[in-house]
Order: sequence, then C-alpha cells, then structure tokens
Amino acid sequence: MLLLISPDSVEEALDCAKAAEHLDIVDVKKPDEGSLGANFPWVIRQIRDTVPADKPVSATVGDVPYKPGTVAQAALGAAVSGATYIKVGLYGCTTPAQAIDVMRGAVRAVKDYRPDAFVVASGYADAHRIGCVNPLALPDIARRSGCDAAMLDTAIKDGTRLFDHVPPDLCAEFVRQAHEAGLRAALAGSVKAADLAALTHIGTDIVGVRGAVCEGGDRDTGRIQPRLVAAFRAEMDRHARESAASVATAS
Ligand SMILES: O=C[C@H](O)COP(=O)(O)O
Repeated sequence: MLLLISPDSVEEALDCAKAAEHLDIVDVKKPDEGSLGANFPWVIRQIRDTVPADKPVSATVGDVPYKPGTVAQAALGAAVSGATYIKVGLYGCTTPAQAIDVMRGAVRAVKDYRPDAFVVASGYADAHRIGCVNPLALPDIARRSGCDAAMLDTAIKDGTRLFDHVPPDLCAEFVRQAHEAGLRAALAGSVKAADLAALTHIGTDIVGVRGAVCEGGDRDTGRIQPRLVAAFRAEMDRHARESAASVATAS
C-alpha cells in the first residue's frame, strides 16, 4: 500500500520532504477550499521543486461542479504545473453519466499533454450528506472514462471517518471492483492508524492521509509532522508484514 500525504503549502511540503523516505506521493491541496480543494498552480510548481524528484506530486483539481470544460482546463493546469497524479473530486455530479462526462474531459486534457500522468476519479464516502454520486459507482465511472484509479475521501471533515460512511466490507467491494476494472483503489477520509489493519486486509493500493499526521490530529490548525509521518508508515509496514505472514501460514 502506498502512502499519500497532503500538505497545504510549500512550508508543509518541506516537512514532507524531511519524511520523504516514509511516504510515496505528495498530494497538493488547499483544505480551506474544501475536502479536495485545489491549490494555486505556482504552489504545485514550488512543491514539485521542493520534494525529491523520485516522489510523484499529486494535485487535486477541487471539489468540482458538473462543468466538464472547466474541469478539463483545471486538470490540464495541474498537469502543466508539475503534478503527475491528478485528482478530481466529483462533488457536483449527481449521476454516473455526469461523472463520466467530467472525467472523460479531464482524462483527455491531461493525457494529451502527458500520457503517463495518472488520473484519479474521486468520490465521497459521505455522498449521502451532499447529494453526489454513490461511492460504489466510482470504479465503473473511472473505468468508463479512462482513469487510472478510483478514490474515496470524505466531503465533510467533521470528525467522521471513511468507515463511518462506507464500512470495511463495502470498501472491500470498492477495491474488488476497481481491481476487476484494472484500476488502483485509493481510500481516504480521516483515516487513522487504527484503520490500517482493515485497509491492508482489503487490498487498498493507496491510502491518503492528512489529519492523522498533523500536530494534534487536526488537519486545519495542526501542521504535518515528519515524526508522525514516520510513525504512520511504521504502522503500515507492520500491518503489511502481518498480512504477508498470515497469507504464508494459510498457504
Ligand atoms: O487525500 C487525502 C486527504 O488529504 C485526507 O485528509 P484527512 O486524512 O485529513 O481526511
């Protein structure tokens, strides 16, 4: 499982760089503009220049409306700014057809510019609270629009977590459907170390985290701490070892 960490500024990206050996993807966002709030192009560029070259930079395009042209331009902007993982939060899409429309435009805009970039269709585990597309529709939306990954996050950061809205058995179904479609499955949403056993067990490819690695566990007022990134990674590695050992014992 890969670890994606979301700094909100160049300063926090520097803290991520200090913990670079413990993380896999640096994800640029602007939390004060929403769960998948988009940051400025120059911030993405500066963060790309700040983190080690072998760490991919991801950028969120925002909690987007159902406006495929607008989103396609924004997705291209993120790619031009140096991101190679482009995440689109399908906040304003109420049906799978709308979501596919948006993601097809984003995929074309990004891949015409950079064919090896990785486009991620992100839905929300708490979609029922905001009226957007059902989280379990995401793997099919991602497959039909040519994305590389399907992701879930939470839209409302009020302390509720991924598993409060989509329990582990349904997350397992999400991962299974993504894999069946040849996609990676990414999960986030106030994930804590206590969730890592289940996330590992169900075969999650990427776990996205912010709050759990911020001082005081507070994604808004706390700042990312390299020691918390290292501790989170140590827990991930422990669960990966335990999971591998139990598979070996069973076979
Ligand atoms: O993409 C991952 C998000 O930044 C997760 O943030 P969070 O752990 O604070 O919910």
